[in-house]
Amino acid sequence: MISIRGRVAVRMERGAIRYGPVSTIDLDTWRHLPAAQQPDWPDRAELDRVVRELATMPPLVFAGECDQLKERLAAVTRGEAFVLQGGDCAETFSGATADNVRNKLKTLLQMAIVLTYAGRVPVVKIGRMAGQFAKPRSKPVEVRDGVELPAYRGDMVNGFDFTAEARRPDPARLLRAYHCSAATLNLARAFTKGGYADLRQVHAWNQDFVAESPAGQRYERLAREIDQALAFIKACGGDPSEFHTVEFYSSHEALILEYESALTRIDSRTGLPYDVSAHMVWIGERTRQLDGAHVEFASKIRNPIGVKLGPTTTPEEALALIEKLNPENEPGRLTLITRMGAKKIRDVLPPLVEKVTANGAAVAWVCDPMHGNTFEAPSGHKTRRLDDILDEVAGFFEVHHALGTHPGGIHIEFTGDDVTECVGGGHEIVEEDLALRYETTCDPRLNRSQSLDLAFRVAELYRAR
Ligand SMILES: O=C[C@H](O)[C@H](O)COP(=O)(O)O
Ligand SMILES: C=C(OP(=O)(O)O)C(=O)O
Repeated sequence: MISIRGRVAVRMERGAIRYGPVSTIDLDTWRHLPAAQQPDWPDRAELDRVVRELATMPPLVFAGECDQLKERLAAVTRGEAFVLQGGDCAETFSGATADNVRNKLKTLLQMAIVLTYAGRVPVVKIGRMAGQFAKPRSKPVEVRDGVELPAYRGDMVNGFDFTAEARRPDPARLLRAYHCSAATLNLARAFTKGGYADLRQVHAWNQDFVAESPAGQRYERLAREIDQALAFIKACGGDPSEFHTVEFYSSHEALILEYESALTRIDSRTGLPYDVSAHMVWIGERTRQLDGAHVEFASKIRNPIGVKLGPTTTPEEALALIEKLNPENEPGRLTLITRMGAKKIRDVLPPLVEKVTANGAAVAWVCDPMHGNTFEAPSGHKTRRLDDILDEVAGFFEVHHALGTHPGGIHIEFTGDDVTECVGGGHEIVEEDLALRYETTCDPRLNRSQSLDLAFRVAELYRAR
C-alpha cells in the first residue's frame, strides 16, 4: 500500500510557494471498488512481481511537466488556446519504431501548423502516444468459426493473434509497455526538441505520399505562406530560430490500474501524487462510473485528467464527475472529451454544456469525433466516414457557438501512414478499398491526408467563430 500521511506539502500557486500539511492520501482506495475492463490475470503472483518491478522504474514524465500541461489546458479553458490530441487507437510493441513515431509526429505537427496558421490559435499538442497500449472492449471474448477466446485488450495485456496462447493476459507485457513508452517518448522528445519540429522545416514534414494528395497540396501552399511570414519576421529584426522547438505532451487512457498505480509517485517538490506514465491520462466512456475504481484512482493523482462522455451522459453525471475529479475547480485539471456521434451531438451536447457552464465549472471541452461514428462495412471491417467525423466536429462548434462557450479542441485517432481504414477524404477511399491497407488492431484511424483534411476544416470552423 502506498500512502502519504502527515507530510508537508509545498504548493506552487501563481508563483508563490505555499507550505501546508497534506491531508492523508491513500492511493490504494481504488482497490476496494469495482474496476471495469480489467484483464483476468491468470497468474496473480507474476502480476505482483511485475508491479513491484514497475514501481522501481524511473518516471517517464516529470510532475513539473504535468503542471505545465495543466497551465496550457487552463488557457484552453479560458478560450485562449486549442487542444490537438491524437495518435494511434492502440499502439503496438512492434509499432514502436523510429519510422512510425516520426510519421505520427509529422502528422501531428502538420495538423498543428494548419490549426495555428489558418485557425490563428495557439495549439496544445498532446499525443495519444507513448502509453496507449490498452483497450477497453465491448465484449470480453471474441468468437471466430465457433472458437471463443479472450478479446484482444491491447499489447499491454495480450497478443492480437487469434490463438489461446497469444490471448492469455501476460503481466510481463506491462513491463514491455513501460519500455516501449520510454523509447517512444525519448524519440518524440528528440524530434520535438532537436530541430525536426523547427518551423523552418514545414516543407520537410510534407514529403512522401501525402505531398501528392489534395490536402498535401493545400498544405504546401500554406507552408509557402509561412516561409514568407518567417522571412518577414527576420526582415523586421525578429529571430525565426525562436520557433526551433515545440512543446509535446504524452497521454493515454488510464485503463489498467495495476500499471497506472505502479507508476504513481510522490512529487518531491510538492509531496503530491502524480501518475508519471504520461503527462495527461483520461478515463474512458466504459470506465467512468462515479463509484468505480478508475474515477477513484484519477481523483487522487494531480495530472491533468480527461473524461470521455458518450451520448447517454446526463448533466447530473457530468456534474458529479466534475465534483469528484476537480473539487477545487482548478482550471486545466479537467478536460471533458465528448464523443456523441454526428447524428446526436446537436441534441445531446447542449444540455451538458449548459448545466456545466451554469455550475461555474472550469473545464476544457474537447471533441472526439471518432468513437461515436464507428460502423461495420459489408466486408466486416470496422470503419468511420470522414464526412461523419467532420459533421460531428461542425456540430461541436455549432453547439459551443450557440451557447457562447469555447470549443476547446479535438481528440482523434490517426496514423502517419497511408492506411485505408476510414472512408472518404480528398483522396476518396471507398468501402471496397478498406482491405488494401487495414492495419489497425482495434479501431479505424485517419490516414495522414484525411488528418490534414480534418485540420483544414477545423481551422475554418475556428476562424469562422
Ligand atoms: O477504441 C475504443 C474501444 O476500445 C473500441 O471502440 C472497442 O471496440 P469493440 O467494440 O470492437 O470492442
Ligand atoms: C476507447 C476509447 O474511447 P471511448 O472510451 O470514448 O470509447 C478510446 O479513445 O480509445
